[in-house]
Amino acid sequence: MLRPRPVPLHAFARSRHNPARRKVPPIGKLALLWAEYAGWRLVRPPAAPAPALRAALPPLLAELASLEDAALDARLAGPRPRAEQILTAAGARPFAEALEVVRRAMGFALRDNQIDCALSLLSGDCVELRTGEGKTLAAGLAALVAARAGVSCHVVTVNDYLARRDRELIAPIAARMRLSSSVLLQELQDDERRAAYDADIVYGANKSFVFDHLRDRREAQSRPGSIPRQTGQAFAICDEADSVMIDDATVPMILSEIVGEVPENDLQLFRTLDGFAAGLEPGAGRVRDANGSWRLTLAGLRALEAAAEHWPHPVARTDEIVALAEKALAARWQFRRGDAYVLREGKVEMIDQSTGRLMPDRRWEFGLQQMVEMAAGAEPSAENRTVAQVTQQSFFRQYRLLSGLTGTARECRPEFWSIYRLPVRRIAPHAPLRLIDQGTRVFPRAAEKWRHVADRAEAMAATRAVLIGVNDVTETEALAAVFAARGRTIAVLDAMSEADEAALIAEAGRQGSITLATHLAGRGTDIALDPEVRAAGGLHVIIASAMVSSRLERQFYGRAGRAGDPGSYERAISLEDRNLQEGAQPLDRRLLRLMLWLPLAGLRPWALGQLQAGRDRRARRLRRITLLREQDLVRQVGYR
Ligand SMILES: Nc1ncnc2c1ncn2[C@@H]1O[C@H](COP(=O)(O)OP(=O)(O)OP(=O)(O)O)[C@@H](O)[C@H]1O
Repeated sequence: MLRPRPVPLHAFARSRHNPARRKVPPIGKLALLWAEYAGWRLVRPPAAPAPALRAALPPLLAELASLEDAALDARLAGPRPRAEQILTAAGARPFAEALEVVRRAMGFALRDNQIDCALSLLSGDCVELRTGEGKTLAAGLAALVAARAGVSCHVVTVNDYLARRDRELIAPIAARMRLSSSVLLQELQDDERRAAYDADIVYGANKSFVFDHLRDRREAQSRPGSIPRQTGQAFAICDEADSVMIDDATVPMILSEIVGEVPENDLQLFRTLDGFAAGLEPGAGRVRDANGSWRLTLAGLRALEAAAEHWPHPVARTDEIVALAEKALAARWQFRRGDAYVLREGKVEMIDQSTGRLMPDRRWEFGLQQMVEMAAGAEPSAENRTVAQVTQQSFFRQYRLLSGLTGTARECRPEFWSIYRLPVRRIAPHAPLRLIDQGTRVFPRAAEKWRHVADRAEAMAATRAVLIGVNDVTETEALAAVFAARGRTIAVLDAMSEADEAALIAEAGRQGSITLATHLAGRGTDIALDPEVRAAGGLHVIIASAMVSSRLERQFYGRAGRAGDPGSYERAISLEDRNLQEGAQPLDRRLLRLMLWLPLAGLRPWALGQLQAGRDRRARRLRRITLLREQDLVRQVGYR
């Protein structure tokens, strides 16, 4: 049974102004490659969206500003605009009313570039607006305007902390406009989730939306007639769009169910394979492929063949054994504790690779999960099987109208266009950037680098606040140990510190504070600075480990120099950094060694950029393959 949709989608979809009529792109290898090429070259039509609406705004805003609160409320209680009017001159009045409500709630008016941003979102664009320019309110404004016209809106972000924070900001404004808002948090029960989806504006992390969609699909198959959680997919605004729609799109989202205990035979086999994988030498028995996954070499395959002859238990087909052996390699050598998972109360808990947060109810596929547990020294858990799966790409392509916003979109232009038909529109910041790049230092050994980072952080924290960015929990632990040895307490923001995240961020702008964060935990955070920190030069960011892409770096140092504040950043990397060691091509490694000796310090960021660009290209290929594979599956078995 379908739940009634609170959205007059037919009206929206028929509108002449509705960009949702833009065709969803076809999926096929050539089509994707061609569209990626077109995406690189794509220059968004220079005209700003909805010129008639913009022109009508100033007198309307002046008139509304002079109204008493009660008179404004009376206007808000009046008839609602129709969906097809949103971007026309007739939409100017409701747009101006939303702006006025925001102004009265926040105590400041939204800037022109935020208005541009909201209009672009309503036009179905992907907006690039520099970090700290106030995208949260711009997205909120677009959602309010759409919801007032009866188009329910999903505001998607990367984690529960940001979803809750953004919803708290918008909730009173929405309430005054007689609109309901909700937030989907991981801990909500099914009934609460259904209620949340009934709201006009729903905030949530991308995983929440995708997994609810999978659960609905699963239930529609297993219990026909069950009531779905999601009411429909009308309009989505993806905040941190590159993280949600690109970085997270490398692997499909999989919903699995527990089937029962793992048979003893299988367990024995997993144990044997784990032992086998543990004994393989890198380079000899196993090598990394272009995607960074471990594969058996010819010598490794021979060793597997020879070993299998002596195994006491029945062995499955050769190709299955090879696939399982490579899973064992991944479990032993690829998924590391602190990076891919943590061990809590004897249980393996996965770390979400895109948000850096723990996912206690998520598991790897059968075999891999148990071998990771064995490699981590935990008890192997029960057997699970995949019941539904979807890629992020297919999920978001289902929205009638999709838009995105982020501080870092330009590198992803080809994919935003080829997969989602989202043109990237760059909107200029309102104030010049006052962020100073203090250069890049390269160290041969990690230990030297950590010492340098701790020295710099302590020196800078004397007058300012310092934020240090690393990649994963292993690195936060390594650096925290250096500070602990010096008797210095620092705040740590990573997968393990979710509970007190808001409190840690509130302290991070104080003079003398040093905050250490994984780049994922730091994403989207807005650190309020004490006046004396601002006067002394603002927040100082140290990127203390090579990050996989220049986008992640920009996001991270974007915590400083926000909205015209002063700030500075520097990089300290070591040749032992995991991101430089793993997944780097031989040529890249040579370039790295060269980097250390280069007399021109200015060339170091360039060399690092080359390395990151190579990784980006490989990741893009992987995402294309993921999507094409899913299409093949749909074609072959009609299942999605
Ligand atoms: N028009 C405005 N006038 C003054 N301050 C504003 C305005 N709009 C937003 N702000 C403030 O600017 C700060 C940064 O806003 P916000 O976190 O939304 O930035 P952002 O662009 O989303 O950053 P990021 O890309 O890092 O997520 C907030 O403290 C917010 O209250």
